[in-house]
Amino acid sequence: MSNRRKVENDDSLKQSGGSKQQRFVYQDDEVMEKPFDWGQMRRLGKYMMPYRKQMLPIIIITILLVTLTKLAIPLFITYAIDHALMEKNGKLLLIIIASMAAVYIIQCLASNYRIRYTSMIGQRVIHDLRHDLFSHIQSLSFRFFDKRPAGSVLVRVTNDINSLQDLFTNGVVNVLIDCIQLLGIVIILLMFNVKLGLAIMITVPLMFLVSTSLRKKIRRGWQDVRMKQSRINSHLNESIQGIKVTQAFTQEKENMQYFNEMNDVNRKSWDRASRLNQTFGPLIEITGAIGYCILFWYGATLVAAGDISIGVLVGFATYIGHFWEPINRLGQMYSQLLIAMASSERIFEFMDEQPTVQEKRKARTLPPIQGNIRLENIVFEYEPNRPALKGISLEVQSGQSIALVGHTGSGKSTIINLLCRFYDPVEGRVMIDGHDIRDVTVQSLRSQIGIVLQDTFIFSGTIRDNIRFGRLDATDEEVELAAKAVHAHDFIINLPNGYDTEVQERGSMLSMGQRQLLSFARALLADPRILILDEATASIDTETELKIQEAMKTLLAGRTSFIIAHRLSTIRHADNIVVLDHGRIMETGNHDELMKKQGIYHGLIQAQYKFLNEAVG
Ligand SMILES: Nc1ncnc2c1ncn2[C@@H]1O[C@H](COP(=O)(O)OP(=O)(O)OP(=O)(O)O)[C@@H](O)[C@H]1O
Repeated sequence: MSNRRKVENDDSLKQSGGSKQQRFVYQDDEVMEKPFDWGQMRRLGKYMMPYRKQMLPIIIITILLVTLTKLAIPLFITYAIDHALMEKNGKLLLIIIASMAAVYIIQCLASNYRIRYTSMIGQRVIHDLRHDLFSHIQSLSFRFFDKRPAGSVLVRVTNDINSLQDLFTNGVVNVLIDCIQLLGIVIILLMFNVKLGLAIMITVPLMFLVSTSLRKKIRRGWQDVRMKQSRINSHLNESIQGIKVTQAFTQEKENMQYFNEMNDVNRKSWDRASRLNQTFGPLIEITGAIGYCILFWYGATLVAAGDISIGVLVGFATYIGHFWEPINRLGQMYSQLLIAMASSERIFEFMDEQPTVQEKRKARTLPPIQGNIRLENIVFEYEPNRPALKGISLEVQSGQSIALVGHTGSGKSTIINLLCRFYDPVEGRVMIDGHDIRDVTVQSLRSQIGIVLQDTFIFSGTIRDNIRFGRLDATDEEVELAAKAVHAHDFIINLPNGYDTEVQERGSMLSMGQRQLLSFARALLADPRILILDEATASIDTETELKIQEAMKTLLAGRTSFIIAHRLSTIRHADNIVVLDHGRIMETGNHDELMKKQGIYHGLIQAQYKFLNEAVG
């Protein structure tokens, strides 16, 4: 923790800030904007295509109505002054006022529909994009998740998609409206009077300069704030997840100090951005005021010379009021667009990621299996030139129970990963009932394999939902039968709402043992031909373990099973014990055969008894 010192210096944070995960999230968030990219815009635009026939005509009509009515109002004013007021024509004035009211009503209705339909399209586009991203992420292989911490994946599905939301719900349409409005105003002003029109437009480059240069600084300022906030969030996330370790090692003070430093940096960054922001309004107003000064000074001269009427002068003044607004908004929109570019690039980067475990185009459905497994000379590496398995060959008959034993890091879980095709071997192949598992669909393979992991994942929902995860069409009776078979029923009915008790996120209200019992019930319900128990009994107390052993007999009966257990007592009855070391099979045989051999397995058993005796003694 002491290396987390200089928070003020961003680079030091990049180099030393906390865990790998934190560092990754920071880097991921740091690219806040990207140059405009047509290719990316086209890709985003494709998401609007499905709605073009349904909604685009309404949007185009309402856009035209809104802009035309906006442009028409000052024309009415000009006409009213020059003709109704100057000529003291009360009837004409009334007609003009009534027409203006009608135009306002049309504008109001059109605007209402425009907003409703654009936000509807926007929401649908975002919905589809989020759907595609999530479904793609779900299809990606373990290798993808090995490289990316959950936090960074989460940021893309939430923050990056959200930052596109404004672009789709308002941005694109506002740009259109602003461009048409600007063009319309320029044409009308020039038609009124070319000289006065051009004189006023002298201020446009000035306004544009102020708007873009200052906006750039402001944008950077707020980006900095977001970056600092993202770091705080990252740190908070890590701190809350690791709160037990922090408290156990009494590191709260250190942690607080680090948090305070980050918090201060964030406040200073906010102050800077906010100060810049406050200068924007007055500067724009000054530039606008220069435009008005030119208008009234030069306009008055033209009125005096009889070149324009008073009505035209007032009309000019009204149009100028509408002139700065779209220029200003276009500048704002541009910043939004650059941020959206960065977000869409990150989203498409994930979408372009191909699963490393690919299904063949003509992959067959694996028929209901017997459970005969053959591993043929398997070589596998997670990272290049660091083999985790170095030529594993193994034959397993249907219904046999196989125990995988060996020191930590010897390759036990890796064998399971390959069996379920979470990864593909670099060399060799995995055969189930004579089918190479790369030739069959992933779904038909995995649906016939059940897994119980030590760190059982409990989803939010009820206990019943969690067991039913094994087979979604199981009846309530089947869920309860499965729970009874693995001795989970007793603890479940003692929960406040029995099977309908809501488990909190990741089942934090349940003990480790209870979570494992649930996952046993889940696996039993799925009724797979091949069952994998990865250190499944490590965190169950001895009494529960005895019950579980009994239930396991039912669970394993007639199935091919792989058991990884560090507690060697639990695998004593396995048909075949496979002893691994550094990615190689060193010994195979049943308990008695391996004990007689007095090799590695014998050594492991001796070591475990010695450890237990010393612990008891
Ligand atoms: N996702 C991964 N990325 C890179 N290397 C990995 C990954 N998973 C495992 N390894 C490495 O592969 C080797 C075998 O790991 P494996 O998880 O199969 O061991 P294990 O026998 O199951 O260990 P344990 O009993 O501790 O669970 C180890 O050296 C490990 O560091």
